[in-house]
Amino acid sequence: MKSKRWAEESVSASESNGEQKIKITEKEEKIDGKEQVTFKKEKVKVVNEDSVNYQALTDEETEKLKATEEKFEFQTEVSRLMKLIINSLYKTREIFLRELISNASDAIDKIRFLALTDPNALKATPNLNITILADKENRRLVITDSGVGMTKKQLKENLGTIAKSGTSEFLDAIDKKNADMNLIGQFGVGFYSVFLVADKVTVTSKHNDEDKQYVWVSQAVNDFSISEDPRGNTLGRGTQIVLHIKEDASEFLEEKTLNELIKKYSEFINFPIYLWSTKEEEIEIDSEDASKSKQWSLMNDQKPIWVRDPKEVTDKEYEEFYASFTKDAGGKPLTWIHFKAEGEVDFRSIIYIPSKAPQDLFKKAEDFVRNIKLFVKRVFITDEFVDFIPKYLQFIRAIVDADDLPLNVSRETLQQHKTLVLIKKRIIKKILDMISTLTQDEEKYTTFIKEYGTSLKLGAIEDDRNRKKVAKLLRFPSSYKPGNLTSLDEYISRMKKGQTKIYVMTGGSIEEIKQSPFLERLQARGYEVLYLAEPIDEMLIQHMPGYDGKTFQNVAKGDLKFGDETDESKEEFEKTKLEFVRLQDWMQATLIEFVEKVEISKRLTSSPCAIVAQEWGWTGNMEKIMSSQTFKQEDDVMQSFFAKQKKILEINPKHPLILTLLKKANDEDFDDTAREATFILYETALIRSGYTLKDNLGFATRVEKILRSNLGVNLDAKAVINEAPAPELDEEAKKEAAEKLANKEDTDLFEEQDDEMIRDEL
Ligand SMILES: Nc1ncnc2c1ncn2[C@@H]1O[C@H](COP(=O)(O)OP(=O)(O)OP(=O)(O)O)[C@@H](O)[C@H]1O
Repeated sequence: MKSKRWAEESVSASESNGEQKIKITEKEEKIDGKEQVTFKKEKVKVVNEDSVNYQALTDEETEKLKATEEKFEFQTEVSRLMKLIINSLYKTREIFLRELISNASDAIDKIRFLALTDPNALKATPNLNITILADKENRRLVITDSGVGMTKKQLKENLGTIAKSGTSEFLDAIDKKNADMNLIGQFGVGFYSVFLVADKVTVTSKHNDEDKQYVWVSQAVNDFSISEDPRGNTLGRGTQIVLHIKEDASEFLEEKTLNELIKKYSEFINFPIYLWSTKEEEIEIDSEDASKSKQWSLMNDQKPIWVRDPKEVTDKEYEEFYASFTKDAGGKPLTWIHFKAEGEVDFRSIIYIPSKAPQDLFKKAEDFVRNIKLFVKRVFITDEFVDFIPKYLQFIRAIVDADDLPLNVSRETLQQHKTLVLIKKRIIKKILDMISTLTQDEEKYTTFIKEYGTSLKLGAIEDDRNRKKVAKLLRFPSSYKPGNLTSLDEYISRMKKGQTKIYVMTGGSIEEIKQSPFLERLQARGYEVLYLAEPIDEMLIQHMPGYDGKTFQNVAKGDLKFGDETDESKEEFEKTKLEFVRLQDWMQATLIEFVEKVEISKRLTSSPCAIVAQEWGWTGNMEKIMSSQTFKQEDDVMQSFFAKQKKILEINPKHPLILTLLKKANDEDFDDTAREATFILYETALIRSGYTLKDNLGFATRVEKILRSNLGVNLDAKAVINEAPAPELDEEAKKEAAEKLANKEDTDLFEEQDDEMIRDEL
């Protein structure tokens, strides 16, 4: 036999939530033939029912509403959005509830923040909560909050226009992607999702700054109206949203559906949410007299997740909290850290790294990113920080709940506060530690680098204080194991005897780098080279000259030394140099306009020559980056200075082409063919070394000349031109065209005269 007993226990209520009770249901039942006792714990609290009017407007009230009614048109984007929403076949329409609960919670956050400095702010309605009631009879779903409310002006602006940047992009995106409404909350247009389930929406709101309560009504798409509330001030303070549920959305009036949805969406809301639901009575379950009376049932446990002991929070809870707080419904965090900082400064925090970097990571329109939510003793303060976290770490999402921040200062001055500065330092340290821990998980770290590798490089450039730490976290593709990434520590551990430099090669892509002539000798000798194929890499090696005492050597630049040169090899090199003096002089004289000097190469094995930038000059890759749109500045003096710097032409003393030229030079036989060959060698070296050709036409002419001589075609032979002339117009058409032209001249004349007249008038 099943029995049911009650035990009731009072609990101390959190500040303004009012009194709560915990209801424990003890159930004895037979499971698999064994007697077992199970407990069900539920919190119940009857909200201040009198303060809120949940009734539908009477006909008389509706009439009165019309008397003060003002009509407004929606902003074009809003109408466009509504059309999309109304016609959407979106399956998960339930998200409207998530958006409304989130808006209500934001509104309560706002009034609670105001109440920190204004003791009267909460007076009109002290209980801070959200209530949800389904009125099946009238097909109404009523959502009420005792938040900050909206003035008449705010009703008009907040629920009639979309101020946020990116709205048009969002509209385009959902238009194309078959309406992924899940994104709606991220774009700051969540409210309008009510039209997924409702054909008419009424928003009643009362703000402390105004005596009157206003009613906003819309049947969607083009316009809305605002009237004074004929019922007077029924809310005290806050907002009541009434959804007139569409015929095909009746499930949102069902208690069971609502119960499930609210539980799902209110788990991480820090205010009590109540659902008007059927009351369980203290009677036998199977009893005939099951009462149908209703009560407000509390749907959520409002203890914030960050206040809980990390040991008791499951991964699933962390992931769900992430989704709710980032409004990234499908998104998952790559990793997170939950900690309590004590000592100099006390705070709790959860920091997440999203598994995907936001698309607009480095180009936010606003000058702040809402990636950190600051609470002080559970009270939400702000998420509008300017430069709180350095730019390179802005991809994180975090909650920070501090114990001791002054609350009577403005949000702007708060940011400079000593405690917040200390918090900031701790957070940066934690993030870097967190990334460092992530390096141990190869798969996750590869994802991390793919998403945030560029951010880390930016960090190594900008964060002087943490450069060493950040540099440790960097990963690069390298010649050691193609397809794999390597850290600088790993590179150093593989360095050859006598090697003092970290060899790197920059370029537009890994493929381009791999084929570069600069790598030939290094690779032939087994030296490892890091492939730097990102535009930011050039800046990185300029700002971070080395790591762990080893400097970077861009193999496309300056003098290349291996560190294993013996006296003999040096002597031999000097000897080679002497042998090539004549050719060097010849080539230099030929290319005087283009190259600084011609030198014997230490880096080439199979290519005849390469163009090398001077130590402080620009590589071909850098030139491309600087002339690309992102960096282009028309009158940048430095830029044109570097761009005009002459380069060094290195020649390979072992290459047959060079040896042939050498012979010609030594024989004083440096004729036209040798001169042409020198030009072409220089130009092909430019291309192979990643620079752009300046004289395309000259290059093409020279190549054609070689083709002619290879194929035995006379240099002066011309293509036979045998084209039939285009047919002339016949006489009549000619006349017509001439007339048309004359008329056109006339009208042009008139237009000129008109212009003159307008000028005179002005
Ligand atoms: N319950 C409410 N109480 C007070 N103001 C509200 C309420 N609901 C909406 N608003 C106001 O209307 C604005 C527009 O709401 P909407 O949901 O469309 O966007 P949002 O809340 O700014 O962004 P998001 O959807 O990302 O939360 C809000 O910013 C807020 O100012």
